[in-house]
Amino acid sequence: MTVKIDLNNENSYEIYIEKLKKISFDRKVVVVTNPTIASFHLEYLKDNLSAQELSFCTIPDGEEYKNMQTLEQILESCFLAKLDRKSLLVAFGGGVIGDMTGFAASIYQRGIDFIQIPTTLLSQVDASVGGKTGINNRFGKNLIGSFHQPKAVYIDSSFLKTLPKREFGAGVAEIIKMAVCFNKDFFMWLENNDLNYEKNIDIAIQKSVQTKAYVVSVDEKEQGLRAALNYGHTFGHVIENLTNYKTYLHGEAVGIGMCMANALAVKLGFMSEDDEKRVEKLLKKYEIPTTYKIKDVEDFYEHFFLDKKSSNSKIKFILPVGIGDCKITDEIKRDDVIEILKGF
Ligand SMILES: NC(=O)c1ccc[n+]([C@@H]2O[C@H](COP(=O)([O-])OP(=O)(O)OC[C@H]3O[C@@H](n4cnc5c(N)ncnc54)[C@H](O)[C@@H]3O)[C@@H](O)[C@H]2O)c1
Ligand SMILES: O=C(O)C(=O)C[C@@H](O)[C@H](O)[C@H](O)COP(=O)(O)O
Ligand SMILES: [Zn+2]
Repeated sequence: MTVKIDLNNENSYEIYIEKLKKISFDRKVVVVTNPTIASFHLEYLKDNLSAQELSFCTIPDGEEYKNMQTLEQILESCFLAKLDRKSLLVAFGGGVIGDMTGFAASIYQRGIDFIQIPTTLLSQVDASVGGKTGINNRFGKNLIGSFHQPKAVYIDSSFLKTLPKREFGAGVAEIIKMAVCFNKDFFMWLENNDLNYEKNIDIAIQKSVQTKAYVVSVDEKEQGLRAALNYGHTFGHVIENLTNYKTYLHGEAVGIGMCMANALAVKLGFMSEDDEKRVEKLLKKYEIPTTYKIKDVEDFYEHFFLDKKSSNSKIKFILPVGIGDCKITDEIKRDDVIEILKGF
């Protein structure tokens, strides 16, 4: 299947959801990857990718390396490979590789092309699509970055064969996010069908990518609707930051964050307790964590102000309205948020 991101300009591109076919580039290419992915899949990639000159940049594995130092390593590789403005970067890995490679591509010689070949479930259903790129710093998550769309995305679910179960669950969390925010039928399908590497995964990838493609096509730079893709993230990013990006995978923190948002939505009457339980049950089925003991609720609240969606001392929350719809609001009272945080 091919899904188009239609941006009404020259940045539009195709997402190919199929077995990787041979791709060839008449330009210099640097592939960015890490040792884990390379050990499993680099030979397969080499069999399918050819270029005028092909080099590799291997960065350390882990969210804690999604930082300025690793970005410099990628840029250094670009210079050593003598990339010019017509050259191409290839992000070969999960969301960490994708976000950093995309950011490097957006600033190297003021911007060069890149493509995404995502290898985790999370990056196949979410991170590789839509052009958000960036790195973390001590103030928070993805606070330095750019919008830079890839030229194409190649999604081959056979990469998922080697993905650890916990990473698979983290990807399912972002799938559930799309369904809760935008598509009740998809949510019910998820309730009635098991997802694993061998079963139903291509359908889930297709549905998620179609959903995200629609959202990005109408709101590329997050001026409105796209903020809904941040459901669970307002809370999740704080959890990731407070735990130094080491305790929870991004998708796991988002899972907990969705439960926090749901609790707030129930308190404010946007969501029924029944629907809240349905979401929790689905998360638990994939062993995605749903609770996090907050040590200092006031401190947790203060971290919301570092969120990119906050402005003029107002925090933007994405709250589900039942299942299949959601509300983006900056009118939530501090006391209501504090109360639900204390309940966790
Ligand atoms: N740009 C966006 O729109 C967007 C969306 C969602 C998430 N993100 C970002 O994505 C990141 C999370 O991405 P992720 O969950 O892919 O994590 P990740 O990139 O850290 O990959 C998870 C782990 O799986 C390993 N791995 C990758 N492919 C594998 C495979 N096929 N087999 C075995 N192991 C494999 C990696 O080496 C890593 O250890 C976060 O930094 C998050 O902020 C970005
Ligand atoms: O593509 C988007 O838009 C998203 O919000 C997708 C999220 O899953 C992703 O984690 C994103 O990086 C979070 O947005 P951010 O702007 O807070 O970095
Ligand atoms: Zn996310």
